[in-house]
Amino acid sequence: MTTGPLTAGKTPATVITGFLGAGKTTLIRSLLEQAGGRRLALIINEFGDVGIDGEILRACGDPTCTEDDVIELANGCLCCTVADDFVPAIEKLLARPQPPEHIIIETSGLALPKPLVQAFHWPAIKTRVTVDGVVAVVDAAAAAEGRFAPDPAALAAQAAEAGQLDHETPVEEVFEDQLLCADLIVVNKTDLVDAADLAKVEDLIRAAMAEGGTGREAKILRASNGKVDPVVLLGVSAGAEDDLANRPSHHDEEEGHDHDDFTSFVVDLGPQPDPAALAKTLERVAAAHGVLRLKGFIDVPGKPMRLLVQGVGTRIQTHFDRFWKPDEPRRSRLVVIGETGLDRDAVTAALG
Ligand SMILES: Nc1nc2c(ncn2[C@@H]2O[C@H](COP(=O)(O)OP(=O)(O)OP(=O)(O)O)[C@@H](O)[C@H]2O)c(=O)[nH]1
Repeated sequence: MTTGPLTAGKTPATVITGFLGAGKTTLIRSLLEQAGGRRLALIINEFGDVGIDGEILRACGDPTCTEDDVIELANGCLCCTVADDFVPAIEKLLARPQPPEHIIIETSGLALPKPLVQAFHWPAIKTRVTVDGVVAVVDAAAAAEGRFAPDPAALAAQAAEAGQLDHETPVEEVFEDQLLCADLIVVNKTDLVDAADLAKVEDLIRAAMAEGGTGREAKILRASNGKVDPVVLLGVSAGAEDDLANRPSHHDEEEGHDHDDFTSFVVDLGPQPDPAALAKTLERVAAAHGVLRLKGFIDVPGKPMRLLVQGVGTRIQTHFDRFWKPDEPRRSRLVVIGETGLDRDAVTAALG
């Protein structure tokens, strides 16, 4: 993998962004499987105070990925906790006897990547790490369903008129901020869409980037289950921290930002004897309440393994991911994420 003159000698870091459930963790897992002995370290940030992604990655059983290689920064937004959490985490990785050759940072699905890229100007890390590239993962199925923009044709028409889009939803804003900061866009879940929908999604991405005023062509890769060539993904050499002017954000005028648009909570469910019935209930509750994301582990009595539950919108997937450890409580807990106003009591009652 090459390094440009500005980035020579620095440890490359890749920021993986993308809306809730797009497939960031899945893509990272695929990268780990293809690491080929390259020492990768992961920093994982999640919205909500129970870390699930770190757990999923640790359960992958890949010998190149040890406990120490995964640092979880749960409960908060990486870009807002730079001094307290993020910079020390990077310093800790660099101080290891065998420092990583490449650092992968998974942002939460609701994070705005630009403030995180800005953080690479902090004196403690500026001379030692560079942002090799920002990768935005897009859920092709969700995008084709219109979750992130009303309609590509309408968006393109507004882009032609040049000017800010009015009346955007918080979801649309986050989605666009992530695209506008990206060097590479991975259109994931191509297995769930047909050719026409895939073309529609790529048009939507190009229109959003043009409207946002990046002045850059979107480099788009297609993937299913996050399978992309690691040489392409980790060899961008963008030096993104020195290219912030080309990465416009809806929040450029703000001093920091808040996350009042979204909310998250944890529901304790108790043992669940029937995974199929549970999946049906989750689908119904997600549809009824507009839940954006559900994830967690479930205790199925009589089963030695824990059930991983993943919900993205109303699409629910479950599988047994690993054996319960002898010293861990068999608990059934789900993290629920939605827009502010999501009725916590009603969702909890419906699931309880
Ligand atoms: N059909 C299909 N499912 C996928 C694909 N990639 C990921 N998934 C599923 O989508 C769900 C969410 O994937 P994750 O990798 O956890 O998504 P994420 O972006 O890390 O999620 P957050 O961290 O919560 O934002 C899981 O159930 C995955 O198995 C894909 O290409 N096709």
